[in-house]
Amino acid sequence: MAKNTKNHLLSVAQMYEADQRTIESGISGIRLMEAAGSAIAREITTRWSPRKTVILCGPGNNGGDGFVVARLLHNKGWYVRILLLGERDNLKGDAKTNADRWPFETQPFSPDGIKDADLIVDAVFGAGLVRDVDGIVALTLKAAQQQNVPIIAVDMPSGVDGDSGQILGMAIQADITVTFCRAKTGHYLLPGRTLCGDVIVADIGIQDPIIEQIAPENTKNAPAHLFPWPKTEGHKFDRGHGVIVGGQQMTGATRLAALCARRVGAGLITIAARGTAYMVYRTCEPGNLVSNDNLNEILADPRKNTVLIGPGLGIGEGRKALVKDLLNTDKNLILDADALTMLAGHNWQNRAGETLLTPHEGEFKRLFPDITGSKLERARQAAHQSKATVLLKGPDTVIAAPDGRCTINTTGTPWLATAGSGDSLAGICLGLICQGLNSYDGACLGTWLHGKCAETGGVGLISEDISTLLPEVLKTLQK
Ligand SMILES: NC(=O)C1=CN([C@@H]2O[C@H](COP(=O)(O)OP(=O)(O)OC[C@H]3O[C@@H](n4cnc5c(N)ncnc54)[C@H](OP(=O)(O)O)[C@@H]3O)[C@@H](O)[C@H]2O)[C@@H](O)CC1
Ligand SMILES: [K+]
Repeated sequence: MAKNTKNHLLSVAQMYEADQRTIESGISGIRLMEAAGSAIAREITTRWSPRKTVILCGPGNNGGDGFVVARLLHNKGWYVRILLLGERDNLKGDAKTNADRWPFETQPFSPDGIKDADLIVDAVFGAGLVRDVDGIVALTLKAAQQQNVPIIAVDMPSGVDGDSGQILGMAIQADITVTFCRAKTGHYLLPGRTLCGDVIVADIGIQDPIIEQIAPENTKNAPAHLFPWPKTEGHKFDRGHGVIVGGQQMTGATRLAALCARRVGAGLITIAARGTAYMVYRTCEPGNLVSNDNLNEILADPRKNTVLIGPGLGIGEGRKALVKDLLNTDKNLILDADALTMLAGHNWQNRAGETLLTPHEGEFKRLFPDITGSKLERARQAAHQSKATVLLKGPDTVIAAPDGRCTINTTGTPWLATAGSGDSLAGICLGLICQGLNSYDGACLGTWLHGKCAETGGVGLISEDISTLLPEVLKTLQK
């Protein structure tokens, strides 16, 4: 049966491979370019009425797409001018063919060339961006930006690296970006995600089996089908028993995590509490189980399959030893916040249970100081090194599995940058993993749900809202 590959994200190299395999299968490059240009022209004409349009064409096939757009808009009666980077005579292949089909003059890149534009098409660089944007290109792109008119980027906003989403030199801010076949990782990693505006993925005739053969390791997540719906014949012990090592001072973190774990369906949540915090937990949410037994005794029950440690935990030698002891158990583990900080320099080994690490950037740097690269690559390397699933938090959260798979999460709002938000996310993951999801699926679904709660809550969201919003979000997943 054909796999659904729609949520796969391609690297730039994989996109070239898909193009190449398609051309070898008998669909010519010129046909692909015509389909690409047609898709862009269609997106423009469905949004805007005819207006003075300037198309910035680069020296490669991205520019070739620009020539197709120019011809198609001109045929519909639009006033179109082309600014071309480099000499027209130097164009090659499909770009040259389409330049030859444009019967009018082109003008060189210059800021003045933008002046009367009411709409701008950025067809300067796409997949072939290889070095910093500077000189006359940077000046012309800046002028385009200052013109304050809609900007439509072809494939990528020029200056954005298609793999990492990073800016090379400078980049243009687009209103919409039309890309082809599948989105690339750079469309969803910051700052690329912001610079793209709305991302539209157009079908240009590359068949799904080609994407299946390439087997991309990256996805944007749409994991709703993974949700572990309670079974009619089930009872609470079928729905997992999670344990949270309760913080002694910052008890709120544990309580938020417990609420979220229960909201996503965990059958039971036990808070392991010590000292005066024990009474705090006892007198709060009545649905939590609270125990001040020794943690080993609590975990002796094999039904308690998943442990979250870190939220509100604090730092200290005793606590560090506790975290290390837990790593030696066969329980599924979610390590967050202070638990991660105390594992700096840890010698990671394979474990019997699932392991999920949920660092933000600061914790990540402490844990993996030698790992560099794009956010995606850093998360992937960390997962490989730690043999754990790594959920690298941020507005473009990346989840990486030790086997090389990665997901870029696309849900959420800036309101999630608030105290307790990470504790809630850890709790959601705990609730899902204790119900039997593996750590990668639990982390992908958990992050997605967490973001959806923020989108549903809208402005003014605080972390206490997240657990209350979960039922509304879960309802949207029901068939
Ligand atoms: N393949 C297909 O079938 C299809 C491909 N399609 C389209 O093709 C696009 C990829 O085309 P591409 O490979 O020609 O790369 P592209 O983005 O045009 O740039 C290469 C040129 O830019 C130059 N250059 C780079 N960086 C620079 C800088 N900073 N400053 C200055 N110059 C710089 C670079 O120069 P060079 O390094 O060679 O000196 C080279 O001349 C893809 O994004 C999509 O839009 C669609 O039509 C669908 C079918
Ligand atoms: K572009």
